[in-house]
Amino acid sequence: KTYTTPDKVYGILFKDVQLQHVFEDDKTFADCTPKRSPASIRVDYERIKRATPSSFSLHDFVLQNFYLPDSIAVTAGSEARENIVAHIQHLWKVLQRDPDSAITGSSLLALPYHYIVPGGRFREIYYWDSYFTMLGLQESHEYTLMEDMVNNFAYLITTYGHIPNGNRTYYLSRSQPPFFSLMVDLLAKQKGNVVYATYQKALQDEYDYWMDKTGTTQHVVKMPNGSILNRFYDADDQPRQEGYSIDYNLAEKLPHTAFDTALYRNLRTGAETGWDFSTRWFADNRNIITIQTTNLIPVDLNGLLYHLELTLATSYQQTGNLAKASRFRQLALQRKKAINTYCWNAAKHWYYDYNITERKQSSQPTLAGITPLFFSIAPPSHTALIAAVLQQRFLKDGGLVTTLITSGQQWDAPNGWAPLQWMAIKGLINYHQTTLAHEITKRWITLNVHTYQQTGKLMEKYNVVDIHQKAGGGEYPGQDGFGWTNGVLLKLISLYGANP
Ligand SMILES: OC[C@H]1O[C@H](O[C@H]2O[C@H](CO)[C@@H](O)[C@H](O)[C@H]2O)[C@H](O)[C@@H](O)[C@@H]1O
Repeated sequence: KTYTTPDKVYGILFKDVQLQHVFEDDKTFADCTPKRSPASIRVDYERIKRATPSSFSLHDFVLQNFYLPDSIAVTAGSEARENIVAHIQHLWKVLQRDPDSAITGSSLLALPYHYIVPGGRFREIYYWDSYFTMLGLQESHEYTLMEDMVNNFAYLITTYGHIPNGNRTYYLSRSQPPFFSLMVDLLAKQKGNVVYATYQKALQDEYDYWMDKTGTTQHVVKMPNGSILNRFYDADDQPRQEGYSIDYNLAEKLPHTAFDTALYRNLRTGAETGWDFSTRWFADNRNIITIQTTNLIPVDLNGLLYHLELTLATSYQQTGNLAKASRFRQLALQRKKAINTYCWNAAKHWYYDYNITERKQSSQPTLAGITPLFFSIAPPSHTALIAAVLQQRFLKDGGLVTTLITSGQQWDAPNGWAPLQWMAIKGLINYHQTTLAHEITKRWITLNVHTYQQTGKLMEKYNVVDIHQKAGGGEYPGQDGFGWTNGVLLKLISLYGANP
């Protein structure tokens, strides 16, 4: 399928709107829908601007020619604040989208089935968010909706060759943490093992995208010992359209001679990791200008691909292709070995990302280091050591902190995020570390419920260090809604109750 991004559709108008800050948030114009043909808007823009240079208002021109996107905000009234579970069940309806019809000039990629969006400025489906949202849909018995979401992702793979960051044309140059195989697992709990055959082609195509079967995605890295691991890599090296002025202005800070479009690619790739942004990706652990995402082998990404390999083995076993099943089991084993070779740090008792340029582990411990427990990659002998680091360094009053550095970026201290709490809690449960799993759950649920009772909102992220402060940082104000927070909370409440 062919597609055109907003910068191509609107040309100089797009650049002018973004760099003149017609809207506070660059994502607003990227999500606008034209009131008439994009070509005629472009022509008129050039003409009117030239004819009336002194009285021309770009702001008015945009309002005359575009419908602005909605922002989804819901504040529960005082009665609803008594029952957070009932409120989340209600929110599924607010966050649900019907199948789309394509609109000329809009950046939305039309999806054929219903789906849930995160909320706030995030008015489209997001790849990795959806897995955590589905954990809650399952608890709410919304099985058809779960299946619809999986079918949308299978459709995106068939149509575009991969699952983009979200269903926007400007998200097509990258993916996001590949949770599709975990979604299939979740669906199998409802529909039985037949789903491994149903989605076999989609799983294989997703794998081929990440393993660069077309020779264009550059996600694959040959490690010094010859083993294969993966990295994130956005295909484009221009400013992100949804953060155009931010990326452009960041690059402007560099002396002309030091600028390289690799900066833009690394920013975009940062968005592909889902951790946009975090000092995890910064060479100096502080400043975004040193971002080097493509140099890193992320431990969590490789855990996800290990899971995808095992899921493909299950799928081929199911359909009687025993040779392929055995091949994928072997690939998974090789990946597990490589993760333990390159990412485990025996002195620090933690899993780290690996820097391929420096040929050594990254210096910064992050909460991604817990994911080998979630994917059952760590040998049991590491468990107590990892749990001790988690408890001593990452456990805060409101749950687990993302990194140990307070940087002003949203995927750093003092913020905690629902997907990471879940992966840590489930990882600990996998390895029978139930006391710590319970303690994290207790702190996280208490913070979510307390914030909800105070504000009527479920937030995208939380300040887990100072539980009386709002989460901040990053390039947009804190959003509420919120898909993955709701999903993880319902799942945790189903395991531990609302007052654990
Ligand atoms: O507009 C800035 C960035 O926003 C998204 O990232 C954040 O929200 C997503 C939806 O909840 C979430 O998946 C991601 O982990 C968050 O950091 C978007 O995914 C980015 O591509 C975008 O540049």
